[in-house]
Amino acid sequence: MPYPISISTIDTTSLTRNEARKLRRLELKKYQAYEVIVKFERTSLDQLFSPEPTRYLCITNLCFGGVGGVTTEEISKVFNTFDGLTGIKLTHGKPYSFALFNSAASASYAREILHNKPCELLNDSNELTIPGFILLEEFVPVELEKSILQDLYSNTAWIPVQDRSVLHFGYSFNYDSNEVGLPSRQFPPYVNSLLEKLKKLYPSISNMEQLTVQHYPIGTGIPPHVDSHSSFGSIVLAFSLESPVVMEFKNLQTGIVVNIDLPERSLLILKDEARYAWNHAIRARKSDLLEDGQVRERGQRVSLTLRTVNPERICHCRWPDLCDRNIAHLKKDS
Ligand SMILES: O=C(O)CCC(=O)C(=O)O
Ligand SMILES: [Fe+2]
Repeated sequence: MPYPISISTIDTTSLTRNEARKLRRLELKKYQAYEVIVKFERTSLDQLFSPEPTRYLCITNLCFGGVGGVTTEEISKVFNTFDGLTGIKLTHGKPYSFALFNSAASASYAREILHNKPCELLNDSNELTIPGFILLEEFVPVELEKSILQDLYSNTAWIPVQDRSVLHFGYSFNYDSNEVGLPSRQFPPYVNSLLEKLKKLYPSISNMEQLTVQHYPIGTGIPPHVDSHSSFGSIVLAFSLESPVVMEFKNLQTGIVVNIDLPERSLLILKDEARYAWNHAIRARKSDLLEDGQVRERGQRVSLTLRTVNPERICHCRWPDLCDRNIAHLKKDS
């Protein structure tokens, strides 16, 4: 497949090592973006891109809607600074978008300024962090993961919830009333050993009281929600097993969306703002778009979510405007 530039043929002799490294990285990203577009559109690059300037610019490597991706507002902020912009067209489920101009000349001007260069206005977006979000990778050893999955798959108490299945340990949970029930089955011993390992890293972490195990067949997810404030305590833990998945977080006050890849065998800790002021979701789809523009097929996934239970079923969080103690309908929906 002919690519406009071959990485190995770039002349870097007049550049410093750092400059050459940056240039090679840029070319690699461009190469990957071309590959992704060709894969999606199932035709060659010369069929896709006009050799003459047109009114349309294709925007790639922004990973819109993907991990580390930018938002519509951020794309608009960059292109609104150019005369002649008539719109931004986002594609659904494809890792590229388009900027539309009123003339080929204004599109060419924007291309000249932006093409092949890092964009100052977007630089921060990749470093966006969520206060209270902690991801511990490789937390569950490979062999332990295998035996946990074996144990869970042989359990006969799975119950269907929407298009996934769940198992409860410790306190039960009623999905209709969104309320915690009575203590039922004890935690499996491997969960206690994982929690002991966590306690060594975070000694102040409370003893978890409720465990929900969920099995997600390929293509399924969990709708956006905040784990019930009134029912559960200030820390939520989630282990990911068998497959990675991209989880979407949305700030309930600003609307900012951040996609984060949860690797297989990782432990996610949500506290403070990440726990209370952002919702989280796993979109029901068969693949995830990653930060490097690659599309990763999903596999079936098992998660273990652990929480403490609020003794008086009343939340005392620092987000009264977002809390179900003040907003009655959240009691049911969250
Ligand atoms: O599957 C996961 O990792 C998270 C599940 C979740 O958000 C929940 O049970 O509240
Ligand atoms: Fe949740």
